[in-house]
Amino acid sequence: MNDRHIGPVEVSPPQPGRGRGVVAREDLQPGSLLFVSEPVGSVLEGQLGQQLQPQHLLQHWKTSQQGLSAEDRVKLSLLHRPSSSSSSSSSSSTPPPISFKDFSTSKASSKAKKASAKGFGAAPAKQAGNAAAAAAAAVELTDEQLEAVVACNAYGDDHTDATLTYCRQEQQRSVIGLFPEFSLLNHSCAPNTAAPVLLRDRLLLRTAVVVPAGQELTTSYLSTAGGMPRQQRQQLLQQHYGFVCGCHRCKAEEQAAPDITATLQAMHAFSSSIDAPQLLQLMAAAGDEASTAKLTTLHQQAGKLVQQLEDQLQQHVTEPVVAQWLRASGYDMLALMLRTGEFLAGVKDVAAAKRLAELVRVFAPASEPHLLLLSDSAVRAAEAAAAGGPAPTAPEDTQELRVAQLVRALALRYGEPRDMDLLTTLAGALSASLTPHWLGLIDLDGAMGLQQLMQQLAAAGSAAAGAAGSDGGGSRRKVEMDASQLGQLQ
Ligand SMILES: C[S@@+](CC[C@H](N)C(=O)[O-])C[C@H]1O[C@@H](n2cnc3c(N)ncnc32)[C@H](O)[C@@H]1O
Repeated sequence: MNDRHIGPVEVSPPQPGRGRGVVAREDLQPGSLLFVSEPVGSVLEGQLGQQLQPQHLLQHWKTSQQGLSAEDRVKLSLLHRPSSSSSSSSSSSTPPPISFKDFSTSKASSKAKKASAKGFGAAPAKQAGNAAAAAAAAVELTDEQLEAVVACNAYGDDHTDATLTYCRQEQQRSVIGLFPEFSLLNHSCAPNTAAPVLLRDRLLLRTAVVVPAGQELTTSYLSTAGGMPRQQRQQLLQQHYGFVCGCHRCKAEEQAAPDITATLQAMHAFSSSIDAPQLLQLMAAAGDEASTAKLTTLHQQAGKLVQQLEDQLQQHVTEPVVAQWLRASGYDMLALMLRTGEFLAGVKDVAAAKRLAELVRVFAPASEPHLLLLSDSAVRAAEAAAAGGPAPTAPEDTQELRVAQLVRALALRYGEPRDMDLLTTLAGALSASLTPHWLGLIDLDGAMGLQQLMQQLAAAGSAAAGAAGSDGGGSRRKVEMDASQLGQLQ
């Protein structure tokens, strides 16, 4: 597989209070590959579901055989920002300007050598005798600085991509690593890049929407917490990354009518009072009256708050995109309402998964939950049609469009496929590799629906792929390198 690759992006000059960021060098269509990033040192893998922390990665680097090379240390030093280091530093919080070229191994290596030639810095005792380490000492971070860099920049996931691991016939694992290009992206609660994908130990990032030249590319640091209200998101970002988010979703939420804020807070308090395992336990015990009564109460109360939010949105919010951002901040409650409703009624709500998918798309576009929910929605619709259910009334609820949306999200995540066979393989792997997800609310068990979905995907052919490319505007874009990488999955 190709090593490091830098696409049509560059590092922006540092701004006070925000530091550096990544910007588009040209107009970008959805699904454009921004870069393939190589990890500093190596990535650490753990058991599926394990919550690997930055300190585990540091420990791994210290104890693993290859450790950190001189070049790795140069790269890490470039990510160091004065404000995140020791309190003794009185320098401004604005980090120095850098470019992606600085992270190429040859550039880092020559920087390490130059530093060595100038005789800067003695090698730390623990690395004495190693010329490269001596060279790196010129840019050596203190332990405290190194910890700050890793805490702020490491990227981890408690499960590797289900579809890719399934296609590769590997076991899903947890993983943590530090990918320098990715770590230069600033945060937004409504990011314009797709959730990153780890393929072996490379991280791939793509755009999720049209991004004009010069616009900053953003990712979400919040994972599932992106579906929480602004107050909770701000607390987490402040606590873990030390900044106050001023993204467009946060601004819109800050300016929202007080009753909307109050409803979102009430929704958050209510949905946090029951977690996914507790909900599943209640459902498992549904035969008993107390559990059914509890589920009914949960459903009714959730329904009331969801309706209250809808009424308030209708009253105060005119822009559909703003309404969607605000709904996304009550994601957990909507999921709770839909799931309990389906369970109590004993029927699947065909539109429910799609509504959830549209909200996940706000804060984690082309993430696995997003794909799973889109897939779930298409499977449910196929099942309903097979059972002779009513035809969809709204044009956006046709199965053709559901499939097109799934194809689009697959293309954002895995790259535009060259042929439908590959797409069908990916979609099949997605469905076949389903395990209960962190949302705890996704359940794809309709084998018949799944089969139909596969057939539809294959039949949709270029029509569906065309719809995938045009959703979000603009023409389709070929990324040959992506296609060849994906080809290796087969
Ligand atoms: C992973 S780094 C991103 C790159 C960083 N800006 C730099 O110059 O190295 C995370 C840090 O960037 C800054 N940052 C990220 N997103 C931000 C945002 N939306 N607003 C302000 N600062 C942000 C914060 O200081 C945060 O701790």
